[in-house]
Amino acid sequence: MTELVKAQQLGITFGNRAVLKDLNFELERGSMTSLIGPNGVGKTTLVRLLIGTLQPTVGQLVFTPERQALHIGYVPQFRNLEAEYPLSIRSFVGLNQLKSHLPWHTKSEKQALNQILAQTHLTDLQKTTLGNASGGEKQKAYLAQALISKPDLLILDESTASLDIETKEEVMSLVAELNQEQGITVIFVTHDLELARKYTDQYLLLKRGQYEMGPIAQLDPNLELD
Ligand SMILES: Nc1ncnc2c1ncn2[C@@H]1O[C@H](COP(=O)(O)OP(=O)(O)OP(=O)(O)O)[C@@H](O)[C@H]1O
Repeated sequence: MTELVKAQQLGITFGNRAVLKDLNFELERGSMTSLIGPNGVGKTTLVRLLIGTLQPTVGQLVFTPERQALHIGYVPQFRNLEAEYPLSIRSFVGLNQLKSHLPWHTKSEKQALNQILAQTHLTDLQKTTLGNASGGEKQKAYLAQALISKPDLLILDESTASLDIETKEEVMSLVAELNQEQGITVIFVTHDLELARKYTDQYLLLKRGQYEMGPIAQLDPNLELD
């Protein structure tokens, strides 16, 4: 396997507070990593560094190929959108597909959209408005939207938090399927160690001023995050 990203002496300081310090790790293409750690330790900060919306104070992230050539998909935490949200699941999933100069989808865009709706098991629900969809359906729609850009790296940022157990499992099974079938590299930011153990193959545990990485089977069974 080849590496997708390597952190070298990565650190970031806000004011005089070092949030991440001397972080060194590699993520292989096709790996599924749980990013875990107590509240406020810097998980979101690391995600923002990976996406490129924050710059490190020291060290660097080296992407292969370079970040500009990579597609990064992002699935946010579940938010219960208001019932009035007017877009259908299909339109929502296809939102970022539209070229700015063309207000309609091209034939190949439609085909890609159909394929992703099928992959995420949303074909039969595509006409439902997002506001009327269940929590799991909404999260699958966010996942499908992130998949439209054919991401090399998919970041699930607490995406299963506040879903019921059955729905968490459904979303994670789908992600595992995409990882297996398409080799998408996955980072799963979570406080749910049970899901992390079940669906990911390694962990990156941030502790204050330190970190630990390893195969998920070696994660301390007595670990408590908060
Ligand atoms: N832009 C910023 N400016 C100043 N401080 C920041 C900024 N972004 C994050 N922080 C601080 O950095 C620390 C880490 O925040 P971060 O959101 O990355 O933690 P987290 O591990 O994702 O927490 P949680 O599990 O609660 O989401 C926090 O103390 C936060 O207040």
